[in-house]
Amino acid sequence: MPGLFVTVDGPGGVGKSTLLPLLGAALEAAGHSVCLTREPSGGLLGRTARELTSEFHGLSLACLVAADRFHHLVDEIEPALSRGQLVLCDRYVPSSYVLQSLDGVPLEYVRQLNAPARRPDLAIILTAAPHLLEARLRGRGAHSRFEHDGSSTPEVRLYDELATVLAQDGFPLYTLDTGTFSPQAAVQAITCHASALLSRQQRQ
Ligand SMILES: Nc1ncnc2c1ncn2[C@@H]1O[C@H](COP(=O)(O)OP(=O)(O)O)[C@@H](O)[C@H]1O
Ligand SMILES: Cc1cn([C@H]2C[C@H](O)[C@@H](COP(=O)(O)OP(=O)(O)O)O2)c(=O)[nH]c1=O
Repeated sequence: MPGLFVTVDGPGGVGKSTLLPLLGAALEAAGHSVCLTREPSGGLLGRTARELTSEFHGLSLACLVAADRFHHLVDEIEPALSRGQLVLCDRYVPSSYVLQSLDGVPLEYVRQLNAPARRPDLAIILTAAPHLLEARLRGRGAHSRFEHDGSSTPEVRLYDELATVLAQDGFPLYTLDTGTFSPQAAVQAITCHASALLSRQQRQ
């Protein structure tokens, strides 16, 4: 039996970095072997993308994060899934649909570029009201040029608008509003939603 591939995307400040370690720990405590990872990855291409997002724009960033993704799949994600692990990935293809669109890359190009990327068993999209995200980002500080312009509205709107396209492209979406859930309550809601998937993995 292959493992399970669960991805978490959403706008800056929505709580991905906060939630993932908590979700990973809860799943480990429930007996799953969890491989916690993120994109851009810790590999050479991923580190370049993360550190130099201000240098790379449009098509070059789209191709850089996609190249990192294909290497990440072969190098880390697929081997972990073959070992039967539950891979929990902070950002994946949905982030590319949104961020590369915000960066002026035509959506059709981003879809084609990412078409060969493995589809997750569950694609969690975190969302929250833009004013809440803006307040959180003011408190935490921006991590990239995508978070610097002060308005979260375009990013939140794009995740919303692209949900239908993502579902058509094979992403089984589950959307959760972190404006109304504490990180602990979000972990509970996700594990409850994914219980059928998770018990499939535990039977291995
Ligand atoms: N569910 C939540 N409710 C309230 N605040 C949260 C929640 N999740 C995260 N935060 C806070 O919001 C800020 C941004 O969260 P972070 O995890 O860094 O977001 P992301 O990784 O999605 O950019 C942090 O200060 C964090 O403490
Ligand atoms: C995964 C992904 C990341 N990125 C970029 C956006 C960010 O500038 C950068 C790092 O992602 P981000 O998760 O925002 O960084 P942090 O973990 O520090 O909060 O990578 C894309 O442009 N497209 C993608 O598909």
